[in-house]
Amino acid sequence: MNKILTLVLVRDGKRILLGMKKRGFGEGRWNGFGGKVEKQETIIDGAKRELREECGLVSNILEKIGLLKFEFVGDPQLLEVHVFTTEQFTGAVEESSEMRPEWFDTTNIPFDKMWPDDKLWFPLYLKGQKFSGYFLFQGHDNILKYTLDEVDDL
Ligand SMILES: CNc1cc(N2CCOCC2)nc(N)n1
Repeated sequence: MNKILTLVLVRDGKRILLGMKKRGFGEGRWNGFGGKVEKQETIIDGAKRELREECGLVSNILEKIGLLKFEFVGDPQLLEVHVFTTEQFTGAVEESSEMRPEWFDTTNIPFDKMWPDDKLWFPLYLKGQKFSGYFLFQGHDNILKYTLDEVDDL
């Protein structure tokens, strides 16, 4: 059974809000906001909760834009990451125990300090294209193979 996770990308015109993960899975990398989905909540509610917990922003309008599946050699647990984006949010950006948020220009995304898959699917996201991908990782730094498709609906 896949582990269901969320990832929320917050946009403000040309800027994107990313968080530096301070501990745990993906520590030391910039990423969108997200994480586990609890048993009693929907995926989108889990995404909204993680967004608020990790950076203080509240959004009621999340658009589903991608589905990413990750397999790690030697680990039977597949990750299924549901990717959302929002341009409508309230609240003030604040650092959390998990994340140190920072605004980046979309022309200057720090891919060298992000998960290696991001440089592959971000261009689709930035041109407003929905996507679905599968990535086979060896460790946390090396993608052995992947498939990535533009899709019309998710
Ligand atoms: C393995 N490559 C990943 C994983 C990932 N996340 C997993 C943990 O939950 C939040 C999203 N996010 C990105 N950009 N790439």
